[in-house]
Amino acid sequence: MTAQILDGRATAAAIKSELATRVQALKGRGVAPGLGTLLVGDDPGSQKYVAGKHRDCAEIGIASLQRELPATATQEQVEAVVRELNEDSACTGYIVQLPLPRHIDENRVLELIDPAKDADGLHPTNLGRLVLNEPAPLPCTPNGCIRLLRQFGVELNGAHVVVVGRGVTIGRSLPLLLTRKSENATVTQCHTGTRDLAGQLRQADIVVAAAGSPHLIKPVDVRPGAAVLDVGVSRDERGKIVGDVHPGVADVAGWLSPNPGGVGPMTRAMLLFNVVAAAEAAAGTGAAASAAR
Ligand SMILES: Nc1nc2c(c(=O)[nH]1)N[C@@H](CN(C=O)c1ccc(C(=O)N[C@@H](CCC(=O)O)C(=O)O)cc1)CN2
Repeated sequence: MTAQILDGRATAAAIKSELATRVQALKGRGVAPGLGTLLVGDDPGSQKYVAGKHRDCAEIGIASLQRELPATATQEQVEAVVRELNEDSACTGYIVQLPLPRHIDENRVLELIDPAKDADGLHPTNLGRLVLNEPAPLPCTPNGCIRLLRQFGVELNGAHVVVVGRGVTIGRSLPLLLTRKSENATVTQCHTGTRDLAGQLRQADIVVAAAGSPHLIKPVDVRPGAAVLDVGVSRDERGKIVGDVHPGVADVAGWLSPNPGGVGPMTRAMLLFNVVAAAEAAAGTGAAASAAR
């Protein structure tokens, strides 16, 4: 069997084209959406992701505000930029690129973001709204995973999804999205404390690998015909991406997201989606709030 490729680049391009139309409509009403980013430090991966986010904005007509601080920045300096973005009316939504340097208290920074400008859906208020089934911006990578599966007709209703990983940007919130009535999946969350990971994986209709552990998921772990999303990113000595999924899984799985080219571009598209939806909601376009769910 050769898995069908879940093409995140093509899917993201279609979403961006639809968002470009919505941005033009907003501008016609005098509303100019603007995405802010705060990057602390010089991690090459993070630099690349942030640059990609600004390229996307330019492509669909969203203004960009780029803020950068050195890796030696203090907690106070980081918080000062967050407060500045909260106040800046040209910035309608923003993100703090993660991870932050180890000496920075990441949670304190996330909690300082104005929930109305939280383009990542990672502020505790917005994560709480997600738990309560209230409208909220959805975390970008989990939402991107679901949009990608839906685009290729992978059935979520009643599916058993095994999520590997418990990080803040994916693992912790993806089960919340998957178990909503609209998705209706059953989720098992695995992590480094899971006793029999292979046994869990073999039960899955859908595997989401977000552990950041190179080639953790082997062909023998995957039930033939299952869908596999490779979300984890590690880098080899030359800086090339190595995913969580062994290449041999393509011969067993029914669907497979490539890495790069799968969930990464979807993460960026979902960020743009959140920025446009927030601008629409602020402009009083009711459809945006429900579309964000
Ligand atoms: N504040 C946030 N920080 C981080 C998030 C997040 O959602 N919010 N997620 C990840 C990184 N990330 C987004 O910021 C991200 C990851 C990957 C891509 C992407 O387009 N990847 C390309 C490959 C790019 C390359 O060659 O390196 C792909 O997969 O094709 C975009 C964004 C952690 N931090």
